[in-house]
Amino acid sequence: MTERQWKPLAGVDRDCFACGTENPHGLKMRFESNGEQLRSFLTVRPRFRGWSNLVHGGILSTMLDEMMSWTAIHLTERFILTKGMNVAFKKPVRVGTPLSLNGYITERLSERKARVVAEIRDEEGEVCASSEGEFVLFTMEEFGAMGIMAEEELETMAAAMG
Ligand SMILES: CCCCCCCCCCCCCC(=O)SCCNC(=O)CCNC(=O)[C@H](O)C(C)(C)COP(=O)(O)OP(=O)(O)OC[C@H]1O[C@@H](n2cnc3c(N)ncnc32)[C@H](O)[C@@H]1OP(=O)(O)O
Repeated sequence: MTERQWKPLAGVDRDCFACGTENPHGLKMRFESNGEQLRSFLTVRPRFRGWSNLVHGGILSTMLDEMMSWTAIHLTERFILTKGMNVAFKKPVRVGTPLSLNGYITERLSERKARVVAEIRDEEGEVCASSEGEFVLFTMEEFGAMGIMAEEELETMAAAMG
C-alpha cells in the first residue's frame, strides 16, 4: 500500500502566537497534511523554557492545542473552537531539541463536535506529551455571526481549508 503524500498547509493567520508567520514572539508552527493526519516539526527556542532547560508545560499545551485545532479545521473543513482539552506530560522536553507533532480525529461526535488527539515526540520517536480535546465545529456563517474575525479574514481562511 502506498503511503499518502504529505502536503504543506498555508499559514493564513500572520499574528497567531502559535502559527503566525509574522509574530516575532510566537512559536511559528508549520503544518502538513496527508488527508488523514496532520504533522508539524519544531525546535522550541530557549525563550520558551520554564524550569531550567525544559520547555514550559503551558507552551507544550499551546502546541498541542494548535496541532489539534489545525487537524480539526483541515479534516472537517469547518471553523472551530476548543471546548476543552486534557494534557498528559509523560517525559521532560528540552528546549533546542527537534520535536515532531501529529494530530488526528478519533471520533466525530456529531455534526457539531469532534474529538481530536495530538502527540509531541522527541528525536527517538517517544511520546513526551499528548492531549485529547473536544472541538465545536462551525460553518463560516455561524463563525462570522460570533464576531470573532472580519469578513475578509473568514473568506481567506475558508479558502485555505481542506
Ligand atoms: C485554514 C487554515 C487554518 C488556519 C488556522 C488558524 C489558526 C487557528 C488557531 C486555533 C487556535 C486554538 C483554538 C483555540 O484556542 S479557541 C480559543 C479557546 N476556546 C474558546 O474560546 C471557546 C470558548 N467557549 C465557547 O465559546 C463555548 O463554550 C463553545 C462554543 C466551545 C461551546 O458552546 P456550549 O458550551 O454552548 O456547547 P455545548 O457543548 O453545550 O453545545 C451546544 C450546542 O450549541 C452549539 N453552539 C454553541 N455556540 C454556538 C454558536 N455561537 N453558534 C452556533 N452554534 C453554537 C454547539 O455546537 C452545540 O451544538 P449541538 O451539539 O447542540 O448541535
